[in-house]
Amino acid sequence: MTLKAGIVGIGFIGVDHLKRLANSISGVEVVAVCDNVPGKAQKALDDLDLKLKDYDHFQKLIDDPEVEVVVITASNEAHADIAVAALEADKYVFCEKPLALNADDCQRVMEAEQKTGKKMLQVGFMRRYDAGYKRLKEVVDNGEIGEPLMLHCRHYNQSQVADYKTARAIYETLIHEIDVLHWLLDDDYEQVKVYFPRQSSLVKSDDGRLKDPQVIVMETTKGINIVVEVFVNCQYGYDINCDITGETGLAQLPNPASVSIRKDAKNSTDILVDWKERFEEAYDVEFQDFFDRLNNNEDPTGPTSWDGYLAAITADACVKSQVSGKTELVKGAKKPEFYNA
Ligand SMILES: NC(=O)C1=CN([C@@H]2O[C@H](COP(=O)(O)OP(=O)(O)OC[C@H]3O[C@@H](n4cnc5c(N)ncnc54)[C@H](O)[C@@H]3O)[C@@H](O)[C@H]2O)C=CC1
Ligand SMILES: O=C1[C@H](O)[C@H](O)[C@@H](O)[C@H](O)[C@H]1O
Repeated sequence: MTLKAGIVGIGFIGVDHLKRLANSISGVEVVAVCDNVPGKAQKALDDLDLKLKDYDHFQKLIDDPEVEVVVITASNEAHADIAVAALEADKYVFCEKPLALNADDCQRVMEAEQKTGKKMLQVGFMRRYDAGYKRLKEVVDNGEIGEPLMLHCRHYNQSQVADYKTARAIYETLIHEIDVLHWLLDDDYEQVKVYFPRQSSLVKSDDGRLKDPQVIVMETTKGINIVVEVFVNCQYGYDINCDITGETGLAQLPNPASVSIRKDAKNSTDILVDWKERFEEAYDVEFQDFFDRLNNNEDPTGPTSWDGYLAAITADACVKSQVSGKTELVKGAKKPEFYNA
């Protein structure tokens, strides 16, 4: 079988996923795109020599009877409305992270999905499909380093867009660690605290108010302490680290393979510069799994709307701590039975 998909939001990752779904993923055919900036989607289609329907509003794409699956790669603030509209039209949804920018909007999506009576939505937390994170989860699940006690992570970007804001470092960037570590440790977050160390003088932002770097300390229900450094203008590359200290050992996320060159009295390896390359395989695996299951009439088994909600309530607590400077509790609703199945 082949499912027909429409993609809403043809920006950085929208173009990347358009190429992916059009050329690499089996069981899906992209039939429509949409971007609310006039001409933007058509330019991408022209660049990729694709002849697809191009809608100027997401509702028109959703209303297209040919579209069976809606892929949301629009800006963060648009996700919830597009997801709710797609679910109300009984269309499957793949929504890039974050599901929404706050818990209330995640609740709206969950309510719309539950009304359909079946799991219709997967959130694009692709690190769960990354080979390195999957191996880390195996190490923890198999007790290879004893019980995990504390984690030290880094989420470094070489640079960010000029309109990037301090809160986005939580909702858009740290959100990856929030989701993947909740999954990896099979644990929930109790409380968080955000620290602002000495700020880089090299940070460029349009309002001059971006605080960078940040250090976020998260404590889990099992008592595990997680320290995540988020530095979105680190200058040297895109560097993702995850060290897990257990009772009997230390497990570390592997760096992407890179040939080391010994030359001129130096030994050097490459560091990637952005997320597209670093998680290319994980994006492919998450999408293939998603479409394989739908084509086999199975529920998607990736991150659910509930996972999106859990990430949002944790992010909300982090943003609150950015302002209060205090430790903030992670508070949320009871998990609907619908998401236990
Ligand atoms: N999973 C991952 O590793 C990554 C996920 N993302 C997520 O993907 C989303 C897009 O990120 P980028 O591509 O970097 O942003 P972007 O700003 O380059 O692209 C977003 C596009 O959506 C369009 N758009 C915004 N509102 C719309 C609406 N209501 N209807 C139709 N089009 C609309 C914009 O015109 C823009 O072209 C974000 O939610 C981001 O968090 C982004 C990068 C990596
Ligand atoms: O989702 C992403 C990317 O995966 C990067 O890790 C982040 O740094 C970026 O801000 C975000 O959009």
